[in-house]
Amino acid sequence: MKALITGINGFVGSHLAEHLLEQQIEVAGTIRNHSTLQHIRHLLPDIHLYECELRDPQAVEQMMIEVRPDLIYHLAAQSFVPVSWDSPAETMINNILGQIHLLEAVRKLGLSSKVLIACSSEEYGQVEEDEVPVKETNPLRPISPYAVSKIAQNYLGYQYYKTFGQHIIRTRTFNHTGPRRGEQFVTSNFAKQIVEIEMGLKPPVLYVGNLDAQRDFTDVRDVVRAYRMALQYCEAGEIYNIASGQCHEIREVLQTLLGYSTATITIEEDKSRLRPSDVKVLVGDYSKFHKQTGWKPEISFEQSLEDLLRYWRTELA
Ligand SMILES: C[C@H]1O[C@H](OP(=O)(O)OP(=O)(O)OC[C@H]2O[C@@H](n3cnc4c(=O)[nH]c(N)nc43)[C@H](O)[C@@H]2O)[C@@H](O)[C@@H](O)C1=O
Repeated sequence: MKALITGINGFVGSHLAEHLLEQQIEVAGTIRNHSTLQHIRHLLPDIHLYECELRDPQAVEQMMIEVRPDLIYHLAAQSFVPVSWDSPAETMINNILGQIHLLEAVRKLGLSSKVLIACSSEEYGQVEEDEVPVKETNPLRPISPYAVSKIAQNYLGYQYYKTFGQHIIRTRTFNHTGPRRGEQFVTSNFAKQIVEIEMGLKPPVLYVGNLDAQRDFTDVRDVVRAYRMALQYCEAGEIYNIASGQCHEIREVLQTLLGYSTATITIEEDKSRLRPSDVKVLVGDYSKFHKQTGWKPEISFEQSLEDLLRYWRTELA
């Protein structure tokens, strides 16, 4: 069994590669030109790496001719919501075109690969109070260009399933965190700032954005287990929420992380971290996925944040 992970060097990609290798699945992955290999350096002897720009249809087709994967985990994307306001067109082109080229290559080569499309809870956008925890059937009311790009990825997946019968499964993953989380995302950003303060690398002021937002966090190691199970057990053409079902204010993320540190820290709002519009509350109902696969999260919110702090303490040592 051979798997292809697009964006294998990313946060989720690196954890998924580790998990699939543990399951004795052969792993290939794409990276972009000049990508950092930091998260996958330890895996290099065991994986096949392809430098492939997903925006380039010929490059994608050539890579697919070489790999001919049984399983495709399409993770590569511009995934930071604020960047999607600074560069909406880039976000659309990157997230939508890459997927079109991938699915077109599957079609042209006549492959029967099972494909997982990593969609996002951001698609739900403006969720009403009486709609939580949200089910897959909830209306989509996107309030960021990133959310719109993920809705396009989602419906392209649906369309290729319907039109060409491709074995496509879409997962709507809620926020996830854990070791190696990119430093721009809230959990990792706060954790890194705390460690920098502990180490005397910056003054004892921790900058924050909107602490009122509420999110549902799953540990990345639970998420990659869910992705593996999705292609093993889920039905083509369907969409599934992957979530913990628990809601935390961002203020609570901050307090939990601070609770693991003895440093004295002042909190300050940094206006540049506030967004033109921010989803107020996202908490997911993952019962459809649980019913299909038996999956449930195993790593607690607290454990995940503690592991993330430990990661930064090691990285910055
Ligand atoms: C499911 C979804 O999950 C992620 O998107 P996100 O929810 O935007 O993640 P985040 O960690 O950037 O923000 C979470 C919340 O935290 C608030 N917040 C406060 N203070 C800071 C702060 O200082 N930095 C950041 N980044 N956020 C802050 C911020 O305003 C927002 O309300 C991506 O994986 C995305 O790819 C995805 O699909």
